[in-house]
Amino acid sequence: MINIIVAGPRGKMGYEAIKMINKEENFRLVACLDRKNNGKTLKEVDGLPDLDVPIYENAEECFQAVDSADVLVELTIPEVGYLHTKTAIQHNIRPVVGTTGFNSEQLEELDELLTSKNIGGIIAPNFAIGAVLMMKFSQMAAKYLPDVEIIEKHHDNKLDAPSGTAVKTAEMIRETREPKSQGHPNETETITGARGAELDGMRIHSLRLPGLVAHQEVIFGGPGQTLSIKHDSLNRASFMDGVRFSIERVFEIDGLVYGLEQLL
Ligand SMILES: NC(=O)C1=CN([C@@H]2O[C@H](COP(=O)(O)OP(=O)(O)OC[C@H]3O[C@@H](n4cnc5c(N)ncnc54)[C@H](O)[C@@H]3O)[C@@H](O)[C@H]2O)C=CC1
Ligand SMILES: O=C(O)C1=N[C@H](C(=O)O)C[C@H](O)C1
Repeated sequence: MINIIVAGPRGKMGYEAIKMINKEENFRLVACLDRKNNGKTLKEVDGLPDLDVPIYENAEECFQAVDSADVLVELTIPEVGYLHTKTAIQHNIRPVVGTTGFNSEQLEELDELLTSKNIGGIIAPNFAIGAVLMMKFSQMAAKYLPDVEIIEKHHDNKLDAPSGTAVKTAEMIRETREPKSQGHPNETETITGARGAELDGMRIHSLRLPGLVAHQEVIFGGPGQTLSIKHDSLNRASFMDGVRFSIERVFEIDGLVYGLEQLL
């Protein structure tokens, strides 16, 4: 039995994760970390599943009180998610993190902390298998077609831009692509930002619109041709196989795994 704490139970992902955990025979939800509702149980909060699971607002207090916890599933916002993750590791609780927007210093610090505690942790910029394949295929294509731009499209409640998936895609592409700057050497922006964000010469464009869920297209260009590699998450259920897989696999690794492509 794996005892799990979910951070962000009232969020779109947190809610979906609780439903998934509740259906699995070998998973047990033992607590939730929320921004409010301290001292209540899930069933006492409108809109949450009818479960007798305690809610805490303070991570330290939660991890001390619920000493049976094995895994933290972190699905909140960047700053809070980082603190939750760090505190969990300090309590020997393995983190499975979907929250995006951590910077490279934070990732390094979490890796060191995990290693010092001899436990594993997973940070997955995208839990959807199709998205992981889209990133992997893009990494392969970039070896042959180094001119590439990334367009990511998300719902308009998203806090971080570019998306964690777009950043990870560019980082993976960087490993196979010959460094080059793209576009005309004398190009100028008549409106700042017109050419998008830049990572190692690649451009990333972020769209935010109501109605969208999570979508990304990686477009490569070569003489007389383009190649598009595209993934769409149509709902949050698309991420749950990856969350389930990560909860099980996190016991088999040491230190930080950043990206599910390393485990598949
Ligand atoms: N890795 C992946 O595959 C995916 C990652 N995400 C990421 O997961 C995170 C959550 O996404 P959504 O559920 O769509 O967002 P959401 O906005 O629906 O939920 C975020 C939740 O965090 C909660 N929260 C804020 N501060 C908190 C605190 N101090 N303590 C506890 N909870 C707190 C909010 O109350 C809210 O319920 C985002 O960072 C998003 O980028 C989202 C979808 C897939
Ligand atoms: O906020 C979201 O919704 C998503 N966030 C992740 C990201 O930043 O890449 C994963 C997915 O795209 C959905």
